[in-house]
Amino acid sequence: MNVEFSQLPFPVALINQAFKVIQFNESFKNIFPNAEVDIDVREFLPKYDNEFDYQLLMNESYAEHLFIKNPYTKEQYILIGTKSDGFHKLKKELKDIEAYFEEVYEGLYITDAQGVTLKTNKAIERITGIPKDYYTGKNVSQLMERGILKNSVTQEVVKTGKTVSLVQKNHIGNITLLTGSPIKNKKGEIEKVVTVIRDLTELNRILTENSHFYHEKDNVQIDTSDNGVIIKNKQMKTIYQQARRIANFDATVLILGETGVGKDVLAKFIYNNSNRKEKGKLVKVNCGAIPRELLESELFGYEAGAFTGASKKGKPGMFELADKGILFLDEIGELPLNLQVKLLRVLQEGEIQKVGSTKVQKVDVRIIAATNRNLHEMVMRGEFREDLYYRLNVIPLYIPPLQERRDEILPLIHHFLSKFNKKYLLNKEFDYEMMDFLISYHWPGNIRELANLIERLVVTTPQDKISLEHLPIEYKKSIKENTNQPISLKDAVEETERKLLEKAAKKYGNTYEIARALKTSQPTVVRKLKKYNIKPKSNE
Ligand SMILES: Nc1ncnc2c1ncn2[C@@H]1O[C@H](COP(=O)(O)OP(=O)(O)OP(=O)(O)O)[C@@H](O)[C@H]1O
Repeated sequence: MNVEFSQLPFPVALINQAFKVIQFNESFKNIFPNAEVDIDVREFLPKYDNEFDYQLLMNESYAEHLFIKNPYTKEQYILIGTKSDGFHKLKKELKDIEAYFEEVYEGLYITDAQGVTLKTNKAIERITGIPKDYYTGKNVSQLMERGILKNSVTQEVVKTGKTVSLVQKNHIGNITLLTGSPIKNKKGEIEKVVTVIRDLTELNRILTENSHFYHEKDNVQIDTSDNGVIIKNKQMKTIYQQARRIANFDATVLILGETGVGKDVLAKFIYNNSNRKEKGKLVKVNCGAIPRELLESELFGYEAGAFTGASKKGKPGMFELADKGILFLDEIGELPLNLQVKLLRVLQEGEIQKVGSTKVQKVDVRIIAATNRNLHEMVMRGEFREDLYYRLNVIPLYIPPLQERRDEILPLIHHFLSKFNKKYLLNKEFDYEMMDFLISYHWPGNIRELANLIERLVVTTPQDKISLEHLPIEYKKSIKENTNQPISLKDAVEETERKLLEKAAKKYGNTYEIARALKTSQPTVVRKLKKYNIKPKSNE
């Protein structure tokens, strides 16, 4: 050993390219008493990696010595050891993170931007049945060639630069949900892709079994006993918490949201959680479904002999029926202007006047109104009274479309499948491609559409396993769109028709208005709505 080397107050060793120790000093020997010339340095430093010229090496027990490797001569490297206090802490943190990574229940899978697997955890073995080491160093395209993966989330993430989800059946038949996310550097380039793999069948079970605790933990007492309301999404929980808080104030609630998002369900929840439940009924009126001429007498009732054909005894209106309870005015945007004035009066004075009567009558009714239309814009266009709008909009609750709470899709699929299986005494299942479709579809008709499709599939599929081939034509089109396959003229026409009807059904409350807007006859509208399974409010 050179003089300079032996005198250095920290551990130093010289090695050659074959990892053999050439020289070392006292200090090195103190740390590694077994050190000998010609010994393979990897016996002491198992983390040794010859790929880089400059690197940190740790000794076997992750002890406090870090070794830095530098080129010394052309064929030799020098290893310089350093003691680090901070390293102890770092080492522990690293170990904690590693342990977490290893033990977490979901499968974790990290690749570089080229798709080469860098790291996986223990759960991968449970989910895929393949030892985790098998994956390391392999490219996802290799795994696809070998049939271990069907589609690659990683490749899709690299291609799109976005988080991507995918359901697939893996080679041992487990149905898994894969969610891949890009990890980008400061320049915005993808450096790694992290994929979380969940076993869907298992997840379904956990979600259903735990749904009760889920609510309790968050302090939302959601009465799911009678109608099986599924609330999993964070935003939805906040809405329901808010609804629960205001359930006993008599202020008017305005529930906003697209068709089929669960406005009725929320109105029922408010009623069920209010004291009014003990004293009065929840009465629902769909303002868009009742012909305009009849709406006034439906709402306010009529006196005996008020008009030709009226019952001799007269008839109580919905306000009277809801006395001491709650009147739920659905599709409030469809309320004609003359009735808007009357409603305003009830809200202000708490009084109603029956059709054909001169007397006013006190009622104690709380109003919950709902609409899928933009009332504010209607006010601007003069179609809705501004004073009534402000009177209704005391507590607005907005329910986001299913598209914006995709985490509820899976529990809802599970919920409806078991609900309709029970209802029809069947035992249907979805195969994984069907599951993939249901999870990734955009659901313009929201929860109602999801429920309707599942019911239809359960009832009409002869086999126990429901697969993509059983999908109604209008849905098949959406799959074709995704795979860029050509479609027939007939399919294209039907698709356009369906889209137009869907739009119109959202905008107009009844089939007469839809027919007028689409310049066709009302029977045609009824027939087509049936064909595409689009339900106008009046059919519910
Ligand atoms: N959170 C939920 N869990 C389970 N089922 C739900 C949930 N929300 C809605 N549904 C179901 O979805 C369907 C549509 O819901 P709902 O009638 O409340 O929607 P809506 O917004 O009132 O629709 P519209 O605007 O057409 O009146 C119903 O069958 C309802 O039971």
